[in-house]
Amino acid sequence: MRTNYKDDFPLLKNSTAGGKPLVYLDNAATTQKPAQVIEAVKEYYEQYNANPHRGAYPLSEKATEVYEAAREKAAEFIGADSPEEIVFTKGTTESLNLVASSYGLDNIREGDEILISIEEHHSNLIPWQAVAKTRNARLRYLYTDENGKLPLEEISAKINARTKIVAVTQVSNVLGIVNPLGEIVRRAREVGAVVVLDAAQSIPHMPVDVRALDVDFLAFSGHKLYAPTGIGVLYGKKEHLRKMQPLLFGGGMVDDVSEQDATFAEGPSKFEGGTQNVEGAVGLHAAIDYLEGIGYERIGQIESELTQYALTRFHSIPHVTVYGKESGNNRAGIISFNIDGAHPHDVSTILSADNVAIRSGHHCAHPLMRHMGVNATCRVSLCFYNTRDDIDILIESICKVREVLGLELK
Ligand SMILES: Cc1ncc(COP(=O)(O)O)c(CN[C@@H](CS)C(=O)O)c1O
Repeated sequence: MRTNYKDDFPLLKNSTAGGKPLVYLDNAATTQKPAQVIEAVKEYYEQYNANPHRGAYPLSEKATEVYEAAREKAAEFIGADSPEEIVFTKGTTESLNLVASSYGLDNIREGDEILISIEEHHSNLIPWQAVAKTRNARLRYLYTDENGKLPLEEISAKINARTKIVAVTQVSNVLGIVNPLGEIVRRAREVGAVVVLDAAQSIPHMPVDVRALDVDFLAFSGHKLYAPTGIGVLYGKKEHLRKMQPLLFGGGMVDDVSEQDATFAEGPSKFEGGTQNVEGAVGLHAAIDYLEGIGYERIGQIESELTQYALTRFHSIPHVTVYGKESGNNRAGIISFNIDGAHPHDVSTILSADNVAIRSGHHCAHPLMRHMGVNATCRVSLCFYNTRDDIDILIESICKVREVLGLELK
């Protein structure tokens, strides 16, 4: 059985610095792209680039065909009832802003409650702050416990008759822990609340089935899923999308336009004003094909084993704090840590001298940092193309940090 996928990724094959191979461990920020995706985009521009839905000539019809084929593929990938439930956006941020600005503003009234978690990325937090302020509604939080988990009692306590929207991440981009979505949805359904799921950090690592999850909306980004930047998906149940107002007005999203009014197209194109990112959609289609070729079972096996190996290695290093106590099989390969006496930015700079790429900072999760009692963390985020050698090089480099900073080692 294949254990090393780096050869599928040109950048990983060719990138060295000072004779050292790249150890890329910032996959939660963005993933590298397999040759299959790069070739698909290249072929699009070489053979059938045109503006989709606008030309009555073969090239435009082909561009339309591949754009809509990508929509069908995305629908199938997440188990949507139909491609009509798939809106292409720039990414998770745009998807979540669309839900908040359209569905949120239309359905939240004074005194209603919007419930999010303290783990939310700013793109699933600030839009809800804006809706709550505009509608004089209450924004409430589910707080993680000392282990970085959302306690079930916190979920049942915070979801009540006034809760109209529950918007949560399936996996935190800081802690990597998989949230108890089943319990959240069950409780939300009891009070008739709508569930918005941020799947940016879950869908690269685990199968997502919107019908099985029974969420009303789901958002993810192509670039975290081995596809190009600039393409993302908002899944929405048809009954919601049908009633929602578009955010961007322009070409391709209208039915009729008079001097003083406009009526809008049916289906997802209502939300896709302007010329769309066809190359991104083509790249997303190719990325999904690539992932399905490997299969989530194999991806999960590799990543769970590697995460557990990394956690074991981390726990052997003195002066290192790892945040989140879940083991490898209930967390995506995201590990946030700090080294006593070392600022995360210094740590990532020192690691980069060994050509090890990790992220340091607040990870667009200021409230979570405060809740954790830290200003910032270092973050390792691995995926199936990483290897044990990558982890060994990472740990060896981390073990040098305190010495480089002149801190005592014992
Ligand atoms: C849980 C979660 N939700 C939304 C987003 C936004 O995705 P965009 O593709 O940037 O729109 C992200 C992106 N997190 C990156 C960039 S801050 C990280 O390094 O963690 C995320 O992790």
